[in-house]
Amino acid sequence: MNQAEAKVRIEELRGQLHTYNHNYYVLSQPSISDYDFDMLLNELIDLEKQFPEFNDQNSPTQRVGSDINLEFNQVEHKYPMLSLGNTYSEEEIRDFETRIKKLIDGDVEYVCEMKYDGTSISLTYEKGKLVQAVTRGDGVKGDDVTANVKTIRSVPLQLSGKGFPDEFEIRGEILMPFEVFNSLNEEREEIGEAAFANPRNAASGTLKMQNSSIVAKRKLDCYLYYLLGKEIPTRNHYSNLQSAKDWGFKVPSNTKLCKNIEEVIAFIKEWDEKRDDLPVPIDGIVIKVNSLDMQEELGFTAKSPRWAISYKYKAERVSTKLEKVTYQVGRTGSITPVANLEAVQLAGTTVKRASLHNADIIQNLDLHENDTVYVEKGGEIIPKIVGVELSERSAEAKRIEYIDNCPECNTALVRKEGEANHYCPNEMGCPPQIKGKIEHFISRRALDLDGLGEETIDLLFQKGLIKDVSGLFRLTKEDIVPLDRMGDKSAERILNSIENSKQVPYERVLYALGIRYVGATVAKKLAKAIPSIDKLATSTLEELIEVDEIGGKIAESIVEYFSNEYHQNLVAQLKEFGLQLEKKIVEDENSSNTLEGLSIVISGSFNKYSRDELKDLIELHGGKNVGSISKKTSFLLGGEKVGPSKLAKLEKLGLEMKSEDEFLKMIGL
Ligand SMILES: NC(=O)c1ccc[n+]([C@@H]2O[C@H](COP(=O)([O-])OP(=O)(O)OC[C@H]3O[C@@H](n4cnc5c(N)ncnc54)[C@H](O)[C@@H]3O)[C@@H](O)[C@H]2O)c1
Ligand SMILES: [Zn+2]
Repeated sequence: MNQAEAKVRIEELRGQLHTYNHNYYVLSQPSISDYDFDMLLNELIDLEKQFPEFNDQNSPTQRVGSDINLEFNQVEHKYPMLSLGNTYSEEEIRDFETRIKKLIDGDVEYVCEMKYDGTSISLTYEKGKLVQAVTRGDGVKGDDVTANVKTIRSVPLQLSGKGFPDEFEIRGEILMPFEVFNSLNEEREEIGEAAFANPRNAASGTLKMQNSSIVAKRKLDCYLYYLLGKEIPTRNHYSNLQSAKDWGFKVPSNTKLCKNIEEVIAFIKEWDEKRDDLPVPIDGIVIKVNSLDMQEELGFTAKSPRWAISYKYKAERVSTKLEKVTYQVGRTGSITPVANLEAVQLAGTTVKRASLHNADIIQNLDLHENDTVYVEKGGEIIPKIVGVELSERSAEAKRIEYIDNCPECNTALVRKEGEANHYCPNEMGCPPQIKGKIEHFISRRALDLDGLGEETIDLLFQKGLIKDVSGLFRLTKEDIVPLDRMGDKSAERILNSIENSKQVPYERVLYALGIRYVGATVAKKLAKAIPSIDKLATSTLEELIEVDEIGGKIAESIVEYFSNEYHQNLVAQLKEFGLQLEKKIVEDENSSNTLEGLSIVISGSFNKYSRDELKDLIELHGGKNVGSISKKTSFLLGGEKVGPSKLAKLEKLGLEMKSEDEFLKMIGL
């Protein structure tokens, strides 16, 4: 490659890598695989080495990928937060040791740790209290996400034990355990939201949410792995970690102190076997020099410390043949493409199918008929296709074209702008949608009907006995008894439980309706804020957005649902059958109507009550808690660290802020 060609390629790579970084760190939506990203980055590193005349401080080789999000306040790091050098082989680990030995005399101890695959965080403690939590950001400054981090149970707000310095920082990784990830994605798919690609993206996406109470529900975890400060207990990384454990931090117990590089290599091998059993994702091992004095001597490059390196495990991957792509229709009409594969063994299970999620994924993979594909499986339930072996593609192979029509009812599919998934809009006539809605309606968290399973629903539907959920309430014993494997007893049980379902509280009925984006949690919020279906059906978009935790997307979906005549009819029928379509207000002795007519926004962190408790207090006294400041807001209930954008908006609208104490006085507490 000559100089001119190199210049073109370097610029091209830098541009691509910038975009990939943005998608990965800021949007939490990676657009290529990590492996392909690392290969492009390595190509750029090599070219910059060969052609140093094109060096640029802003090159992705010189800077950590930034996750800064301007919705948060940016805080400068006291000590920079850098990335880690990557290695993929034993040889590179030995090179790491050789580089160290050039600068350091004598024996070097190493600490081996899991390389947790989440998003990094720096926590500052003063006098034993958590005062700030900041993301890595661009390495120099990061986002202040203290309010969100405070919702993570494994992060101590107040330290225990003895001997912690007055002021110090501790760094670690925020993670989403596999179990939480799998059930979160199940729930998202159920209500028609796009699934997260992997636990890492789910963790980073969650940490950057504006609403801490949603963060709290996501059950993130936090493992700590580095202590910094002027007065930390010792000059050894390993023993500092042990102290941190005594103060109440979640410090992984599988961290190992190694006397030499042979022990390091043995540790790496040992964990290659055991890593599948961990509850959280890891993608390798981090090796750190134990002595802090040596760490200081070794120092940093622009992007990573010289005293640490990561060894990345190759994800377990196998190749197999793509047989065909089929398309599933969910109960909300959302289409999920599925790759049907020639059966292959992977991580102890037989894999025959892999989710392709949506049209973009198929396009990015540039999938062709009969392709040989690479499949990987982490702790996620569904294996994924990570690449295609181009050398095995025949010249005639046709590209996989996404379908234009519903595979079940042939209606033309639609895809809304900005959404990943295609939809079949034929809600009332598309069989899997109809059956899916009925199944959802009777599911455990909805009406919880006993004795009715998928197969019975299928039979009832095929025989034309039910066309939608209202049909359930018209069923008679004579309808059910003749069905396969049904008798008098089971028919009675079904009818009984249908009768009982008329007592199921409003919030669960609302969830049962299966309005897109209205999951169980949202339904609860809605029922609390707007306590009857008649009111909900006539609420405007603006009124809905005022409700805490209800964003534009959910509000739009609700308005759309009730503007449909078919749904209006359905709701009217359910009312006639006697279902609970209003919330029964529970009287409370301590309640009052002091705050009646007031819309109150809560922001910042508080001393006496948690945010959730304050919300309950507002409601208990007749007020309304709303999510964002508008003309209609009565006042802002502000704690410590109210965001500057909130304050500016408050001032612009000429609104008042009340402190926690002032608020409590208002309601006589
Ligand atoms: N697919 C994409 O589009 C895309 C885009 C950008 C980056 N990436 C991937 O991300 C990598 C770069 O990300 P990165 O800069 O965060 O580096 P990294 O993830 O390779 O390593 C650094 C990070 O490791 C984490 N870590 C986990 N356990 C640790 C421990 N015990 N001690 C210290 N740190 C620990 C820290 O958060 C630290 O910031 C790339 O190599 C690539 O694989 C992918
Ligand atoms: Zn259809």
